Amino acid sequence: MTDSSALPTPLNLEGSSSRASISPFGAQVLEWTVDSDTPVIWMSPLAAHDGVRTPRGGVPICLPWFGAHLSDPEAPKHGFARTAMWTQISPDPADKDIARGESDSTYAEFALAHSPSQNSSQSDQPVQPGADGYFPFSFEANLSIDVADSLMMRLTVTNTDTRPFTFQEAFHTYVAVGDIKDVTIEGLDGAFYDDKSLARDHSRKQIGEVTFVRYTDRIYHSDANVQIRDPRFRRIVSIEKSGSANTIVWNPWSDTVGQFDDLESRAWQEFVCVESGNVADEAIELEPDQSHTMTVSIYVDSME
Ligand SMILES: O=P(O)(O)OC[C@H]1O[C@H](O)[C@H](O)[C@@H](O)[C@@H]1O
Repeated sequence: MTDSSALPTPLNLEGSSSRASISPFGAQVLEWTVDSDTPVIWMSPLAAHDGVRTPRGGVPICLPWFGAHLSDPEAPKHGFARTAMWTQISPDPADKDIARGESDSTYAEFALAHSPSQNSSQSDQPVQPGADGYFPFSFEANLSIDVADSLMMRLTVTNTDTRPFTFQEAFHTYVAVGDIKDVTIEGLDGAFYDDKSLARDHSRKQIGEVTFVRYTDRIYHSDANVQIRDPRFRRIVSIEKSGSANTIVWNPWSDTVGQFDDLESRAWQEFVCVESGNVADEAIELEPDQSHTMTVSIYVDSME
């Protein structure tokens, strides 16, 4: 187990009307709070900050696959990027001052380079266990974050291998809500989705807004922006995105919350995961030297 005291301190960014905190471990946004002290991004009080597990909350990055690995049940769920140490590019860790972007925004950049071992990079070799073997292709990932009155996250993945590969990705965003039973999500009307809460995957069509009455785990095939309406907190959280063909919606509800030892028994009422990504059949194929960028901006407005 990694000694948590050896973990680099999270980077704090102060925008014009919001503040964020980002950890190099997984390049994970741990906090984003606008104006008031009610966080927009939720973090579990039981989250592990031990440099081993992904802290339960914030914005973990799922990469280079989402959910279970396609062929290896031993591989870590949601890929290895969320438990890898990323390199802080900007602001320069040697500089004491936080780098300031245009206007009042504050900017940070992290990078992750993945190179498989000699053996596993040979296409005629069997895939070996371990991160190299789970994904035997070289790639570079770059995350940039801009904090102003919105939280902007941009993830670029570049194929640095000599062969094409296919990958999946998601910003696994935990949105804090007043009470999940009152929350609705707009923007997905008419979209088809795979219902992962059922024993066998079922394809369904969303009619109207998304509401919550039970355990929910859905992959929407939709590149549309979404709005999370939260009457209890009297706010609308908008997620605007590009380069993302899916929105994943997850809430464990009381039925499954007990499966997570880093969630309090009532925690399911306080968050909804609204994740932007490219997963399942919408996985991205990259030729050598080719890049793909997914951008997500999150805004908060008061409800009338
Ligand atoms: O516990 P984790 O590995 O972080 O996954 C938490 C959740 O992530 C996504 O939303 C998936 O769609 C869910 O099936 C999964 O339960």
